[in-house]
Amino acid sequence: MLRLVEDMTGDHPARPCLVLANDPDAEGLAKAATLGVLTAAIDHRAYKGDRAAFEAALLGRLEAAAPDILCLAGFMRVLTAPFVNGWKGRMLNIHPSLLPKYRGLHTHARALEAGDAEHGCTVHEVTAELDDGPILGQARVPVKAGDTPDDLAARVLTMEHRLYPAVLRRFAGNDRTPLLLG
Ligand SMILES: Nc1nc2c(c(=O)[nH]1)N[C@@H](CN(C=O)c1ccc(C(=O)N[C@@H](CCC(=O)O)C(=O)O)cc1)CN2
Ligand SMILES: NCC(=O)N[C@@H]1O[C@H](COP(=O)([O-])[O-])[C@@H](O)[C@H]1O
Repeated sequence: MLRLVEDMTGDHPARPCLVLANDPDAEGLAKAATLGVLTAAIDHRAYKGDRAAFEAALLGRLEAAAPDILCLAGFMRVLTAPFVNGWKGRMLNIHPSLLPKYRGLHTHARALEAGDAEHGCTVHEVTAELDDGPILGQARVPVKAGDTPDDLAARVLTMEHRLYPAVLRRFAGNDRTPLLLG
């Protein structure tokens, strides 16, 4: 997330208007504030599994900021179809695998368990179907002998921090040509 904020300067067609977290303790909130970006947090745990109520609170805060594009980064809640459909074509996510492989969670461990020679990350449009939207960019990294899930996550994260800003810069400029790195 911070790499997106840091990249939105100069001739970038977008500017950050709000960093909104579902965890009040998210480290990115304080760092985004030091970069001058408005921040807020709505703790999903306060809604005790009522996804519609949690998302209604998200929407209320988002309406005040009126963003053109939502960028999910480490947002670990599955969003309902009504919420997603309200942002159709305007919401992105970065997922730590080469989709369509390994939708969902624990992607690095799953790639290692499968014995994959390469792994990576994907930026995609968010749809109601989990990790299934149109792909806007991918970056590949090698899997190395002896890698642990944390080793692989760190190698992927380095590419995520390159891929997501580059894809957002294109997307905000109305260019949806898929970007391939690595
Ligand atoms: N409708 C959609 N919602 C979300 C999407 C999407 O494509 N469509 N992307 C995810 C991001 N994500 C993977 O990139 C992801 C996040 C969370 C989960 C998940 O299983 N969450 C559990 C809780 C897990 C936890 O709290 O640790 C849940 O919501 O019950 C899967 C994939 C964001 N949302
Ligand atoms: N399923 C969603 C998921 O696992 N998202 C992951 O959260 C991190 C956010 O990085 P950041 O805090 O540097 O933006 C990234 O590694 C991204 O793949």
